[in-house]
Amino acid sequence: MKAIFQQILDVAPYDYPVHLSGDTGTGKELAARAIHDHSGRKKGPFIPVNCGAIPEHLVESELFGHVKGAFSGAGKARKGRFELAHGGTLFLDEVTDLSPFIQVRLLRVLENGSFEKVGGEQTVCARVRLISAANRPLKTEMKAGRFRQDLYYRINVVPIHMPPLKSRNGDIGLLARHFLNLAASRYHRHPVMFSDAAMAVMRRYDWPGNVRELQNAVHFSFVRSGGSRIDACHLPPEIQRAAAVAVGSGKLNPASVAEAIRRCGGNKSKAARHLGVGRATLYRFLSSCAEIRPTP
Ligand SMILES: Nc1ncnc2c1ncn2[C@@H]1O[C@H](COP(=O)(O)OP(=O)(O)OP(=O)(O)O)[C@@H](O)[C@H]1O
Repeated sequence: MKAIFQQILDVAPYDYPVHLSGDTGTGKELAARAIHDHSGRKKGPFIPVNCGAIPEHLVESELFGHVKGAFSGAGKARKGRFELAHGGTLFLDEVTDLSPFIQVRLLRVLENGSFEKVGGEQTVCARVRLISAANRPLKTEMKAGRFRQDLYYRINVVPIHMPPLKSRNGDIGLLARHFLNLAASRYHRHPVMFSDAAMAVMRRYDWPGNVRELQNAVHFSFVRSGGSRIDACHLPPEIQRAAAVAVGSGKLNPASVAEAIRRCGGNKSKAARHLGVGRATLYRFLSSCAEIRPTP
């Protein structure tokens, strides 16, 4: 996370277009907002647009606005997102979902800084910093002919890749604790902790939904634990199941593990040695058998 944040700080003061790539939930929108907040435009608007969520026939007027009577239903003139972002930052999320027609219009705006509203003849100027993002790799889309090459080079001036959460294992604990602290302070609870077993399970899990999924899992566990210490059994069942499948060594059973931990005075590293397994294996086992509560 620190490496990404440094890239954000480096690029923020310049007006160059930034393209954020990365899977869903990796924090692309958060990064776009951080770039805006650290830029000279921070007092201006930050306008996010999810290009994939707007019905195709409305994208043009959504981005560029329309004049009164431009099409049926256009009862009054409306500003588009480009105009609304004047003096600030326009964040085009899922930019690869834009149709070829809109790609051409976008290219023209980026070249001239001006455009016409749908149905209008007057040229509108908008001084906007563009940040775009996409889950699908832009280059692949360009090579497949779905994304214009000239537009690719226009928007991909400074690329920043947001890696999947599972590839930055150290961030899992930091983020989980961060979300838990936020939840505890929001609901006026004492600071809450994760047990070692819960943490071990979270570190083993793949997080296909990335940071968003982790955030949801923390909220779920916070609710299930009643705001007290979060153990593996409080984590969402699919995460516990994934960890249990991963253990699968067959060497351990709850009774022998509880006994070993008791004999080792609660020291799990010693208990793991005692059982002849690695510490990580023991933690994985504990996470899948959260009911083990060895008596001292
Ligand atoms: N480093 C981080 N610190 C705190 N919260 C984070 C971090 N990264 C992501 N999040 C949180 O995770 C959630 C998902 O982030 P975001 O919406 O920015 O992802 P995204 O990559 O834009 O997702 P999508 O591609 O699905 O739109 C948000 O609630 C965001 O606040």
